[in-house]
Amino acid sequence: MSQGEKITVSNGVLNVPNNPIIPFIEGDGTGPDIWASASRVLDAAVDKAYNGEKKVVWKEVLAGEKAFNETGEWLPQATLDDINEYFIAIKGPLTTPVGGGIRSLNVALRQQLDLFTCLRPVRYFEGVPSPVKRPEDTDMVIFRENTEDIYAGIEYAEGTDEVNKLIDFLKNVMGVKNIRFPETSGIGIKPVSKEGTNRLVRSAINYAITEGRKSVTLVHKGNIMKFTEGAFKNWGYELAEQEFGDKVFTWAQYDKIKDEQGAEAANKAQADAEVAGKIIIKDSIADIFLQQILTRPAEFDVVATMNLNGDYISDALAAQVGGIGIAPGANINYETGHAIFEATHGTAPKYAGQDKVNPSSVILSGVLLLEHLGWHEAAKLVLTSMEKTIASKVVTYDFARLMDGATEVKCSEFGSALIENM
Ligand SMILES: NC(=O)C1=CN([C@@H]2O[C@H](COP(=O)(O)OP(=O)(O)OC[C@H]3O[C@@H](n4cnc5c(N)ncnc54)[C@H](OP(=O)(O)O)[C@@H]3O)[C@@H](O)[C@H]2O)C=CC1
Ligand SMILES: O=C(O)CCC(=O)C(=O)O
Ligand SMILES: [Mg+2]
Repeated sequence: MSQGEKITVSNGVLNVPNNPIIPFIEGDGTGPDIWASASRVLDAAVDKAYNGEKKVVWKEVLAGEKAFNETGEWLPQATLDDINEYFIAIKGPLTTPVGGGIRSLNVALRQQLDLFTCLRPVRYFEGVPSPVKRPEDTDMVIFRENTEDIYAGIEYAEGTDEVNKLIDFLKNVMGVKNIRFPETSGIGIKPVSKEGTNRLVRSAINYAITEGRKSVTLVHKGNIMKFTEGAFKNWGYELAEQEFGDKVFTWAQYDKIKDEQGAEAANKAQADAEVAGKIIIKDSIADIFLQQILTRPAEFDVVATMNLNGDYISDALAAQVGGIGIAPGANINYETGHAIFEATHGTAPKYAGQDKVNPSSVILSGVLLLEHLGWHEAAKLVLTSMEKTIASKVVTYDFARLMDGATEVKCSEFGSALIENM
């Protein structure tokens, strides 16, 4: 048992042994505290759910500061090879310096393993303190494109030969006239492709159908960035209609009916589609979207968007249901079966080594992992215990500071409370 066996994939389906080897990256900053607490909780849930018949065999792989200190490399090839080989991994947060230094290892992992979806479900747990009046109305699942966009890291620093060449090309070959202050500009490039959009939107619609969701909203700033974000919207609608046919009803179809037959006919077509259980594919421009998820969250369900928008939207939505301490996620390639589960938050460096922060985001990322393995009984045990523990007001500092009568516990103690309440 302690040796473990490999997860395999055949015809896109995971074959999970009772003792799967799953690589983990501990993470920087608060990562070690969180992982220690989270792994204990996940192990206890699996043990209890299956009476010891199933067990995850965790295999540490290195990335970030620990990797650099031990190997001289920030992201060793062996780590990528292991995750490739074992298919499923989980990680703590990794530090990325601002304005210089190494590029994001988190982004590198997503790009190098081609984990094209960043899946971030956002739901409310009863009793969690929230800044909004009806936090239970927020129940969305973000599908964030994970490999493209301005986030891909193609950018050139002010004053370098590269940026000078690029500015010269833009001005003198492409006829660009509107670079203000060209001598002192840094330049970033924003690639958004049809293939990248299609595989992300396809995954989002498949998810909506499988999970019985009502709508998929394509979020973009396509009025301003027409050929990247605007194209994302157009490709998304095209794919929905071409690949999903009568399982969906799109706002592009609504507009066509409206133009040809008037608004009443278009409204009726959408209402009929809703009654028939079709997934409504709609879109929203990113700025108004950020207002409406706060004022009318119940109108949104699955959200498909590009990399940077998805990053901002994830943290904004997390705030509505209690903050970044309870915001799980997964980076998934739905075609190859590879996935790395990780929290939405970062390393929270000011709390490093204090055994203080909320481990719930990584624990709930672990719940997503258990569900992904098909180990639903263990996943349910963790969820039920978390609901019970929060309802009893035993919480970490982030919730305690916003709750009356809470018992503030450490990161490790919260893990112990979850295990006791299973
Ligand atoms: N996927 C990844 O690995 C990610 C890595 N990062 C990296 O992390 C580093 C720090 O980023 P930063 O922007 O400060 O964002 P962080 O998410 O690390 O922290 C910001 C604040 O969020 C709160 N917070 C974060 N995690 C928790 C938790 N587990 N429990 C409770 N509260 C929490 C704390 O708020 P408060 O101060 O109010 O208590 C904290 O000060 C950067 O290098 C960044 O690049 C960032 C995001 C994702
Ligand atoms: O890679 C990083 O350091 C930040 C990434 C991030 O904020 C995210 O993916 O949500
Ligand atoms: Mg982020």
